[in-house]
Amino acid sequence: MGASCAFGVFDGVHKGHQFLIDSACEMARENGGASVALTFDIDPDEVFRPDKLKKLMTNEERIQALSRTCADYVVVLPFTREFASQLPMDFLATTFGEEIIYSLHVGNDFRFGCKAQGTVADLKAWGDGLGVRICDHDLKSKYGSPITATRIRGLLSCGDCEVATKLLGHPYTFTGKVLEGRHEGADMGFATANLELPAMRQVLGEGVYAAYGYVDGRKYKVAMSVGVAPTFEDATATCEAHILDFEGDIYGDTITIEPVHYLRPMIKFESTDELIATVMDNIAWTRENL
Ligand SMILES: Cc1cc2nc3c(=O)[nH]c(=O)nc-3n(C[C@H](O)[C@H](O)[C@H](O)COP(=O)(O)O)c2cc1C
Ligand SMILES: Nc1ncnc2c1ncn2[C@@H]1O[C@H](COP(=O)(O)OP(=O)(O)OP(=O)(O)O)[C@@H](O)[C@H]1O
Repeated sequence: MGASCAFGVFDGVHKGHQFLIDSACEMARENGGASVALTFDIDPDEVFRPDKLKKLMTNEERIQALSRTCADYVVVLPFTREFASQLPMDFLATTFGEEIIYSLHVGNDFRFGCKAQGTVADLKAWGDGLGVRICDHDLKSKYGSPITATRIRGLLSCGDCEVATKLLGHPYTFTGKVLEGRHEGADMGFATANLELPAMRQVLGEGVYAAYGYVDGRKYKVAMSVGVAPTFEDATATCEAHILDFEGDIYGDTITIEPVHYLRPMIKFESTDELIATVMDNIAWTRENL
């Protein structure tokens, strides 16, 4: 029996993606075939619009998250400019070859092939010829509009971690390497881990947040700033995390941050004392409320 496949990029593996993959799994269960999450090794926008691209997950995180869904298999297609420039029917022939699948599940906005010319109507014409069921699903919505990765990125850029988490169906996290900072924080009474994040992963809007941090498999409360500190001309770090009740040398280590709540915008303080008092308040809020 042919497989039932859900097809897409799936950045974030959000609730809409989960619904689509669940639909493929349900059909596979009904007909006794396998279920497949079919995706690309990279985000097509990494090839076509790398400058503007922001991503909810790295490609490795995305494939790992897909492997935790109900799908029996995650099939990862290598995405190249050459592959993408094929006319829609050639794109499908290259993707599926001689493999006759049972069903293909996509959202009704799905586009594919050269300049995204291929539509659900093209998919249906292809499916009719081969006896493949094309299941084009209405996009799953929440709070009045469709759940999309673009919408979730927009929410995070405004600091709305709570609604983003609801649409994702799991917490939003990012992982970065700890770099040496200016060593000012410890003197001010709050040591910070300065995180290096590639531009593509800087989705979260500038501001101060209460968060959780995962260091060496342990979970801590974190008060963190996102954006270069405007008070100090020599500051360069784009994300600084004060890990509560943590002491230790973690330079060079990789830590994962789960932002939970936006506290305030970044401020250019007139004095260091004012900065310290405000940051201490943010740390106290995090301690009491997380
Ligand atoms: C919770 C928190 C809030 C912060 N808020 C601000 C801010 O509003 N304005 C600012 O200029 N820097 C802010 N910072 C950044 C600090 O100025 C910075 O961590 C400190 O100068 C130490 O920098 P260093 O790690 O490079 O030594 C904040 C840092 C934390 C942890
Ligand atoms: N809310 C949704 N409900 C059902 N299917 C969806 C939903 N959002 C996306 N899909 C489908 O999931 C697959 C993967 O889509 P894609 O990776 O483009 O997600 P997206 O969230 O729309 O991303 P972006 O906002 O970056 O375009 C496609 O078949 C798409 O049509």
